[in-house]
Amino acid sequence: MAGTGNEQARKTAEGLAYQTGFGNEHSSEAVPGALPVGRNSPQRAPLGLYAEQLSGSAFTEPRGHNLRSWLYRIRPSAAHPPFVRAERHALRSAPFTDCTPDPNRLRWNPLPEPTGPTDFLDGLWTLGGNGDATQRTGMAVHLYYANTSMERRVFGNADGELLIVPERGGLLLRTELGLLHAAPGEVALIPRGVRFRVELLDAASDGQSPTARGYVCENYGRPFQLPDLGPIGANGLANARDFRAPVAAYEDVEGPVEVVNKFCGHLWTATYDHSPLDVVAWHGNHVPYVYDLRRFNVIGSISYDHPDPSIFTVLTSPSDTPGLAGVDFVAFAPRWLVGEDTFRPPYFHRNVMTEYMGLIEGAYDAKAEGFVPGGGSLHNMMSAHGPDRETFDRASAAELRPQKIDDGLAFMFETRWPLTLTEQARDAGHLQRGYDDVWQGLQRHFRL
Ligand SMILES: O=C(O)Cc1cc(O)ccc1O
Ligand SMILES: [Fe+2]
Repeated sequence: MAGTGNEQARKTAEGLAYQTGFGNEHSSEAVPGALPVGRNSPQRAPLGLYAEQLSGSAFTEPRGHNLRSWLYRIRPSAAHPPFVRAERHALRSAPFTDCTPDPNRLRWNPLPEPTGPTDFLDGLWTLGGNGDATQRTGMAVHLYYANTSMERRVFGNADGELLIVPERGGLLLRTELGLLHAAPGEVALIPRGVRFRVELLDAASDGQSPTARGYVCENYGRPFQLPDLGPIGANGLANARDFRAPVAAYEDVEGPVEVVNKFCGHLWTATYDHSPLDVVAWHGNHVPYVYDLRRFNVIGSISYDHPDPSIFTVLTSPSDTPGLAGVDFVAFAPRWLVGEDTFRPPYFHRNVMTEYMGLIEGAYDAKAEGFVPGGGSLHNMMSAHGPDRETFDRASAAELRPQKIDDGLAFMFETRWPLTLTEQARDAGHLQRGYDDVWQGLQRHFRL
């Protein structure tokens, strides 16, 4: 294999080079002179490369939403044999029609460990979702549990972008546009159509067992963007400069490579005679990125009351209705609580939006127990939830000194449509029975 820096990248994933900024027009070349100057599609691209545009938006969308990258590659993507249908294991896509939408509060323990060798793609297990992949609306919640790297295998998703939230084990993402490293506490986004391979960092490099698990939000709708800040001002929440895009890195690999393509909910496979991760230079704004949630600038109440969790929005996929997201990605990062005469944990509520929550580490301030790292909870549209009994009793009596919440990292995929489960999620052995009980025994305190 020839290439640029890939062997070194394997050894020092944390030391990868990146370009910074959200939504930028980035450019990168792995070989000097590979990127054409002054035009996208010269009569002959430099170094005998093929020029190819990858569009993430319609050509005519407003400039502020227009997404595309120009790739300069050893072979054009068009040079491939036919795709044939492939086994999709536990991966499912919208529309989700197997189960009746369920108004009950539901909670799961972590996925069981895979029994045999399982890579990221085979380890994807769909919990449920909404919308329709063929209509480019809605989202799906997947979890993954992998114990091997993808070998001579590449994945691309035509159905939407993938927001990967590692909970255990670092991932090395080898994408068409270069390499990203995503560890627990960071999130990675693979844009629609961008091909990539997931490698697990070996035990020697991160000191843990070479397993990886976490969550994926598949967004069929408008690509994630940073939320507007309104009166917050020009800075805050996830700052654009903290997003990291890769630099060009290519594989010059001849020989069979399996390319798996998710298209309208099904997996299709073709065996290429070369690696499609052969982009030597690129420029554009349809790019993968990583973001470290610990960089999130948490804004909150410094007077009274618990603010709505929209204040914790990292990324939002807008709909056609202003302020109404197809899906928001929300992080509950370490922060101070100082509210006076305030019930400080999340309040009791019923929400028209649907909330899927996961836990990356530690604990979450609304749940004393049962909500564990790698697990998840679903509070569907209008279902009543909030602090469990233990949390309510404790927080109602707590002395209201300034308090640092720094013992956990939770997140939420919040979506405008109810979420319908897959059969495997409804029938899972790791679905907790009796989740409702956490709200049992909330005493009546009413007195005249
Ligand atoms: O249900 C949850 O724990 C998520 C949540 C957190 C919060 O601070 C306020 C409302 C809300 O839905
Ligand atoms: Fe909630």
